[in-house]
Amino acid sequence: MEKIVVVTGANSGIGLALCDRLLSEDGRLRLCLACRNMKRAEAARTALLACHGDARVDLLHLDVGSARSVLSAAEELKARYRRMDFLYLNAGIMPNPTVDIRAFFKGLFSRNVVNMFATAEGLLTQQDQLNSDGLQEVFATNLFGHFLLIRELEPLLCQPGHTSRLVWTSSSNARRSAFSIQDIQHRRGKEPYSSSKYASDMLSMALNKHKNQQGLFSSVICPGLVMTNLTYGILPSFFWTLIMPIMWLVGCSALYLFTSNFNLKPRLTTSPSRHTDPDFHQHFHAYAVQRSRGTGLYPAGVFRVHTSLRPGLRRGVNTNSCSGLSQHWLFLQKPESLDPRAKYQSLTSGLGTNYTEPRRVSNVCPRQILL
Ligand SMILES: NC(=O)C1=CN([C@@H]2O[C@H](COP(=O)(O)OP(=O)(O)OC[C@H]3O[C@@H](n4cnc5c(N)ncnc54)[C@H](OP(=O)(O)O)[C@@H]3O)[C@@H](O)[C@H]2O)C=CC1
Ligand SMILES: CC(C)CCC[C@@H](C)[C@H]1CC[C@H]2C3=C(CC[C@]12C)[C@@]1(C)CCC(=O)C[C@@H]1CC3
Repeated sequence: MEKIVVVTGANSGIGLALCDRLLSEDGRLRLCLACRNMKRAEAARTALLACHGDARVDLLHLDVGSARSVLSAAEELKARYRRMDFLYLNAGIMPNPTVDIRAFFKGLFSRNVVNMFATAEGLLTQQDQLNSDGLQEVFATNLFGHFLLIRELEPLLCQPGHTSRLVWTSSSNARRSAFSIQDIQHRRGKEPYSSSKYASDMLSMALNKHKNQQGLFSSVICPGLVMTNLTYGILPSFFWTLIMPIMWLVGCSALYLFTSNFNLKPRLTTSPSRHTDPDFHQHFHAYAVQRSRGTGLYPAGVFRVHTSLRPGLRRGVNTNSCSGLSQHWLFLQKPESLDPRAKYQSLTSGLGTNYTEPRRVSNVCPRQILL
């Protein structure tokens, strides 16, 4: 039976890489790219079809940051499909990020250095704003929109005798201390991204508690640090190139030998693109770097860069880092074998092997959320 898979935020970065990986895995897949920008979605579809000629790739307009758009997208999905096997809740934003340079240098010489690089704790703040629904944009996009979508899609996701899966793209930046039940949308704080990712971890657990018996299973993944439009929004690409040696040093530090929660998989583009369409370039170069060579997904003139810095002593060319996506790993697992309270992390071993490992979600979850 063909699997029906929907990916939100599929037109770039991790979402697009996931789509490519899933199509390589299962040729009979019916994949739906749910994106807010149809021009970019169309370009992503064209790129995917150039690699997977006979794939079935549908497009759907979905702005997860708008309740209205979510409701109409859910109606459209219910009209198109009779069930849904996988729903990847991947779309996410980190608006106006600021790096605290002083905290960075202070952290660099502290015992917390590995944790700082792995989780960005104390380093990053964002400036949020209200969206047209009157909600904080970060929570609306990273959490509420996806939750509304799940609720609206229950007829497709909770079918008797069939299991369906939800997979949230969370983050190592998710932190309980950034979340407050008194300020659910993080209106008053400066770390809405961290807070929203923690809330999605909690929501996933709550969904497992309430929906497993109806055949719906939810998992949370953490992709590590991946060079995408989101990370290029934090620092420009040349800056990333500059700080790579620091990251490499941290990765090689002795601490890494004793802590296994450090995972940096930066991929960066160093060469300029000769492609003429800036939109195309912006949304494809981050993905193109992850492809091995000369496939149809390379826009002409975009040079692949393949610097893969791994903690654990190896610096080398990583031709298809996406094979380490934990979203893809989860696709291959039976839901009953998964831990409903775990966060599945993409990790790279000292020898350069990509693997996925479950970790307990940060701290114990607040009872209020799970009830
Ligand atoms: N890169 C990293 O190191 C990490 C990323 N993540 C998470 O991974 C996910 C993917 O991000 P990443 O690939 O890095 O970054 P990208 O910016 O490349 O991808 C984000 C995707 O989400 C889409 N999106 C944003 N807002 C909306 C919206 N309102 N409605 C629909 N789609 C939307 C974007 O579409 P558009 O092109 O229109 O903006 C884009 O396709 C995010 O949830 C992010 O938080 C987690 C940990 C680390
Ligand atoms: C010289 C300095 C300005 C260098 C600062 C380095 C930081 C920019 C990065 C160190 C750890 C990174 C990190 C992320 C962003 C960039 C760092 C803060 C994420 C928050 C990106 C998105 C995620 O979901 C998790 C990442 C954790 C690590």
